[in-house]
Amino acid sequence: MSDEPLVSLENTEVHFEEESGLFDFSEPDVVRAVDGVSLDIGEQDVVALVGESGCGKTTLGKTAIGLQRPTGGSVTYRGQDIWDAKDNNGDVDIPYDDIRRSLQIIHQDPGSSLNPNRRVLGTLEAPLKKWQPDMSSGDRREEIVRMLEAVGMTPATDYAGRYPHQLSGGEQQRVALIRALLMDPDLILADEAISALDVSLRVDMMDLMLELQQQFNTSFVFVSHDLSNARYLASHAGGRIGVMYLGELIEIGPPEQIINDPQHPYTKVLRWATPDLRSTDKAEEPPVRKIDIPDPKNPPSGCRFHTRCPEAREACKADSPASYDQESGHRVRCFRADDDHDYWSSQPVTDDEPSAHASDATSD
Ligand SMILES: Nc1ncnc2c1ncn2[C@@H]1O[C@H](COP(=O)(O)OP(=O)(O)OP(=O)(O)O)[C@@H](O)[C@H]1O
Repeated sequence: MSDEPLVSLENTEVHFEEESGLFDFSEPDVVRAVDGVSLDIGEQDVVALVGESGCGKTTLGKTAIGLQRPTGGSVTYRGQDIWDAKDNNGDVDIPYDDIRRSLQIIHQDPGSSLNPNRRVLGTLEAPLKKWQPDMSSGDRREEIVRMLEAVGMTPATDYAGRYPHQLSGGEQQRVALIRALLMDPDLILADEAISALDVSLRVDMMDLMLELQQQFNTSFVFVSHDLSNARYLASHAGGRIGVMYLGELIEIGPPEQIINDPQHPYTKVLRWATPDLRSTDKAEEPPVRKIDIPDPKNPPSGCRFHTRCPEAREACKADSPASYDQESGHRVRCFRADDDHDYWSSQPVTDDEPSAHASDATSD
């Protein structure tokens, strides 16, 4: 078996230019949704991405599955640059259609991703007709019934005849999951796939996804607001938790290390903010100097967390930390991981002066 990752992001960035008004001739604002992210996703791998709203989790996930074109860096599938395949650029070893089929998504709100006028059978037949055109209609139906049974939707023939409005939210999400699995994908992006469900159904849905991940040997990227859900998914699958802050992947590693021994001060904030995980951290106030999240159009210079970080020193304002390797695939972007860094001899940041921002630092 090759050691080549299934999907590899190398220094990937996605910057969105915000539309300016018709008579607005000023430079458009740029949202740095993803900035300088490197990440390898392996076979049967599970990565749960967490972070505050707007930090770039969905954009990073969509970039990893080739739904979002990066504005910098690269994204490869089994060594093939996805966007070169799409543009037919150079020698293409894996056609774009094959890549698209292999990288699937399940959306947050299955209700809006299922056609309300199509019965479950029709919805599930479509991907099989497209990707396995030689399959007979009898075999197709058999496969669909088998999948409905696998996700606990029995009697399957009854469910196959229903419209989306005749299904609960959890059942709709299961249909969306089957639709993705019928493509025989290598990787599924589950974008907040459980947050629309009742709290009581979330663990069941997570268990089902974990079971199917094993059964179908599929890799998953889960996007979640909730660190305890991320922990559940990543620890049951032997995967990793990736923590994002203002477009950057600031820490990634095995769930128990991220939860019990977080190295990045921002990961400690997320843990503090997660009631289920608060037992290890009884502080009443969050471990930040400021609550406000900076504007992603004008992120702070240096380490993006320095404006809120209780550990920030002058060195953090100037340079963006590299990604430091810890044990067991644990990586962190914080100077505190480097015993020899100038950070240790620089002065703690005080809040008396306005903080520098990246755009200030880059403009003359
Ligand atoms: N198509 C787009 N055009 C312009 N800006 C965008 C676009 N998509 C996302 N953004 C911006 O990029 C940033 C990251 O968005 P993204 O949806 O990836 O974050 P997120 O962490 O998934 O957020 P949430 O948890 O709220 O879904 C946000 O500031 C968002 O407004």
